[in-house]
Formats: sequence, structure tokens, C-alpha cells
Amino acid sequence: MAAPCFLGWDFSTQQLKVIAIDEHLRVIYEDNVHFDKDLPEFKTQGGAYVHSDRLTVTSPVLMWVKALDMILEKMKSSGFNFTQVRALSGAGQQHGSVYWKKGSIQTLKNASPELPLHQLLKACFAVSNSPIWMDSSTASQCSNLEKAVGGAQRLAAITGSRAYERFTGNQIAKIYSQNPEVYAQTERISLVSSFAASLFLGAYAPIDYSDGSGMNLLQIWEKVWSASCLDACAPGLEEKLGSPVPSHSVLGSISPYYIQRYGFSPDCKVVAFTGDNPASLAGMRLQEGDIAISLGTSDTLFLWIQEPTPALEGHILCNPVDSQTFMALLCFKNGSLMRERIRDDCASGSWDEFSKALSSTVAGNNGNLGFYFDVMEITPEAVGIHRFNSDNQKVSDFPKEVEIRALIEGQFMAKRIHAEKLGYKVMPRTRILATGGASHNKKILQVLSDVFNAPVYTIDTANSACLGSAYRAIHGLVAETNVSLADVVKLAPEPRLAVTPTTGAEELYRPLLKRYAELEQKVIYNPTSCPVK
Ligand SMILES: Nc1ncnc2c1ncn2[C@@H]1O[C@H](COP(=O)(O)OP(=O)(O)O)[C@@H](O)[C@H]1O
Ligand SMILES: O=C(CO)[C@@H](O)[C@H](O)COP(=O)(O)O
Repeated sequence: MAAPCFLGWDFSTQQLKVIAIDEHLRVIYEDNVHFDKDLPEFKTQGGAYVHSDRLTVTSPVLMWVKALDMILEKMKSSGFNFTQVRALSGAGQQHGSVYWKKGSIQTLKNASPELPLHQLLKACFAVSNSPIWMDSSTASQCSNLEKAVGGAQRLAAITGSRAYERFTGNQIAKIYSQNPEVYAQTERISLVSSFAASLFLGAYAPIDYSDGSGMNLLQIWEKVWSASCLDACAPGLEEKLGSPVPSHSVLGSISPYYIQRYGFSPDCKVVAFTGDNPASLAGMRLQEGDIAISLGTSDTLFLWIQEPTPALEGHILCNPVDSQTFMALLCFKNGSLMRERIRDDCASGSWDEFSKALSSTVAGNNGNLGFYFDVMEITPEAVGIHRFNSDNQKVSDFPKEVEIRALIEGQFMAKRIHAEKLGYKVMPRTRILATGGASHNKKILQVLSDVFNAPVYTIDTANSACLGSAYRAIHGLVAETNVSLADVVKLAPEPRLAVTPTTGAEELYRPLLKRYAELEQKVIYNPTSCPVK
């Protein structure tokens, strides 16, 4: 009999990725399909469409389905032995939503193995372009929701977050108010994560508690939908969402489609999918006191916490690996795409040249500071490029190398300032665990280490959401017997030290952090008066 293996998937913003691990937790297969490059027929940029209002951002749902067809075919042609797979789980970019048309459950259930899924599911979606996390078009729905439950702080106390435009409840409310007939045709609403799980299950997969906490709909303490939030968003919503489940739940066996088309075993189990950040928490084996920083399309910072106090900034999500605890999350929208834009403008499109600029400039950038928000930022709410010299005077440009350092130092100063606002303190034993595409870049990690005055660790793969999903697949099989994820992965390789802070970094950055926080107040978006020019 073939040695067992476990699959972890990640339906992220720019790509679909997969990792297979063996029973010793070693990565034995890794692959990806890049939406823009490998599926050019969908004409996405960074995996998404930015609409003409610059606020609405969507991704074609059939692109995700076709990417799954493509990656499975690639695995098949490489000789991947699907019969070995005992369980699979996965992750999806958070907050995005998929609208299944009435009757689609039958199509999912009876999928013919002769055809690729994207052909079979062509007519299954009431909304062909799914709203995703980059969308910021639901300001009026957010204000309605906060009003309906008694204010922003009250909503945060119930759901873990005040109303955010990308959060799924507000997106659903927009679809219902603009297209009630589309809403009426919809029999099930999935998150990207539970949509992906549905493809493997051949049935509608439930939403897990952790990704469900990014909707402004779930009571994070009781782990049930909030009736007042549901009612404020759209009628009959509870039925369309199904009941949420613990993140470690085994949802069932893989659909016959995969057994017949690819040779999966009928015993292969599908474990609930979750959000990409929660899955990364599992993949990095985050411990209390650690700080995780993901440098993917978005930048995120997250922590494992026991006793959260939901606030007006940041998010509290149910912890994906331990239902008694929580995770705190900050999301920064201007992450890798912003860095790519500055790389293209200032470093001829080369990461090597970008890194050289970081080496050739001094820590602290001689007091030059910058805010780089090509699109409306989430943390803080601000837009535009704002540069300040060491006298706090606004300047219109910087030399190229200074621009690159100002961008990277600014991005990390913002992370430290906002993490500290959440109550987080850098301690002598703090470890930063870095992941995501930009964590490949040591020069970027050095700036991160200096700004936080803490050592930065990485794991063997930057695809921690995939790895965490594969770990969660194993955990799902034993979770009911009270085995923790930590027990399951105790033999996995430890995170490796990547960089340590430069001597004197704390003294250098302390006054700069103070200045940055003060300048941030000046650039924060104020709809009644333009930000400083
Ligand atoms: N050497 C590098 N230096 C900085 N950024 C990099 C480097 N290599 C890749 N990246 C960034 O990684 C991003 C993709 O990260 P990834 O975590 O795979 O994103 P996602 O999961 O959101 O699709 C790319 O947009 C790219 O800008
Ligand atoms: O909106 C958030 C978290 O709240 C984003 O972090 C999305 O989950 C997208 O993730 P990436 O594709 O950038 O990893």
C-alpha cells in the first residue's frame, strides 16, 4: 500500500497553490497556478478586476474552478499518486463570497468525471464575478449594519470587528439591495474557503468558525450567526449560509468525481477549509507571544490571544486550531502590489536591484519617512503617497534608493504602531514569524527585524497557508479524540532564524516610530477635507 500523504490547498488572491506532505510532515510536492499568467483568458490583474469606480473589486469565480482543473491535471501528468491522499484541507483569501444558483447542488453532486469542472459548473453561479477582500464599495451597508446593532463598538463586541467594507455581510447586503433578483436566485452563499471545500466534497461545505469571523455576522463568543446582523444585511440569510462548524471538522469523503477522474481513494476525507491567515497561523505553529507577519498580496499581522478585547481597529477571529481561544489580525491592503509598483519605478522591475537599494541606504533613512497607499488603505484609512523630510516637511519626491527604504521602513513602522495600539508589546523573547512571497527577501526581513527590534524566523516554505492546511488535514482526522494540532505537528521542522536586529536599532527607530505615528494622523483620510498634499 502506498505511503499516506495529506494535501493542503490555498485559493489566494493571485494564485492557487498546493502542497503535499507525508506522514513525517515532509513536503513531498508543491505546485501553483498563477491566475494572470496561466489563465490569461480571464484578463485579471493580480488575480482581480478593479472596476471603474475604483472601489469595487471582484474575481471571476470560474477562474478559480479552472485553476483547480489545471493544477490537478499538472499533478496527474507529473505522476502524483492520488490514491495515497488520506485527507485534504485548504484555505481561501478571506471575506470573498460565492453565490451558488438554485439547483447547483445537483450539478456538484452528479459531476461527470469525463469533463473538467469549469465546464460542468459554468451555469452554477448567480454572480459570476465574486466580490473579494480588496473591495471597498460598501460604505453605506457598513453604516447601516453598525446603526442596526447599536454602533461600531457594539458590532465589534458581537462579531470581533466593527463594520469593514470587505467583510462578507456587507458585501451580501450590497448584492441584495442592488440586485434582489440575483439574491433570490441564490440558494447558497459560500466564502472562498467553503466554496473550494464544496468543489472537493461535491456538496455545499459549511463555513468554519475562523473564516466565518471575517463576515461581521458571526457571534465569535457563542459561535452562532447573529440574528440582528443577519436581519440587517438581507432576508433569509441564515438558510443561505448554512450552520457554521468548528474549523477542525471532517466534512465527509471526497466526491466520486475525483475518485474516477484522478484516482483518489474513496476514503480520502475533506476537512473544513478556512481563511488563508488562519491557515498560516497553523502552518507557522504560532505560539502565544509570537507575532506573525504575512507579506503576500496583502500584508497581515496576527497573534494568538486568549482573552481578546474587540476594538474599533483590527479584527478578532476564532482561533482555527483551538476553539477556546482567538487570533487578532491587522490587514494592510497596500502590500506586495505596492512594493512591486515601487520596484518597477525605482529598481527597473528587479528585486535584486530593490534589495541593493536597501543595502546602500542607512537604517532610519536620514529621517526621511513615507506613506505609500496606491489604494485606500485599511490600517489606517488613508490613500495617496505622502513623503516627509527629516524636518517633517512634505516633499514631492525622494531619490530612488531613499524611496525604496522609505516604503519598506514605513510599511513596518505602521505594523509596529498598530500592533502596539492593539496592546501588543515587543518583549525580549518576542519572535517574529514571517511568511508570504516577500519573506523570500532577506533585505526586507532585515528592515522588519530592525523596526521591531526582534529576531525574524521563517519556515521552509513561504506558502504557510498551504502547509497549515495540510497540517489541519491530519489534525482533522484525530481532533475528535482531543489531540491538539501542536501534538500532531510536534515533529515538524522548527522555524529557522533568518535575521537578527542590528545593534542600536531600538534607539534609532524609537523616535522615528513616534514621528511616524504623528505624521500618520496628518495623512488619515478625512472625507470632508483632502489629506495633506
Ligand atoms: N524576492 C522578493 N522580494 C519581494 N517580494 C517578493 C519576492 N518574491 C515574490 N515577492 C512577492 O510575493 C507576492 C506573492 O506572495 P504570495 O504570498 O504568494 O501571495 P498570495 O498568497 O496573496 O497570492 C508577489 O506579488 C511578489 O510581489
Ligand atoms: O483581507 C484579508 C485579511 O483580513 C487578506 O489578508 C485576504 O485574506 C487576502 O490574503 P492574501 O491573498 O493577501 O494572502
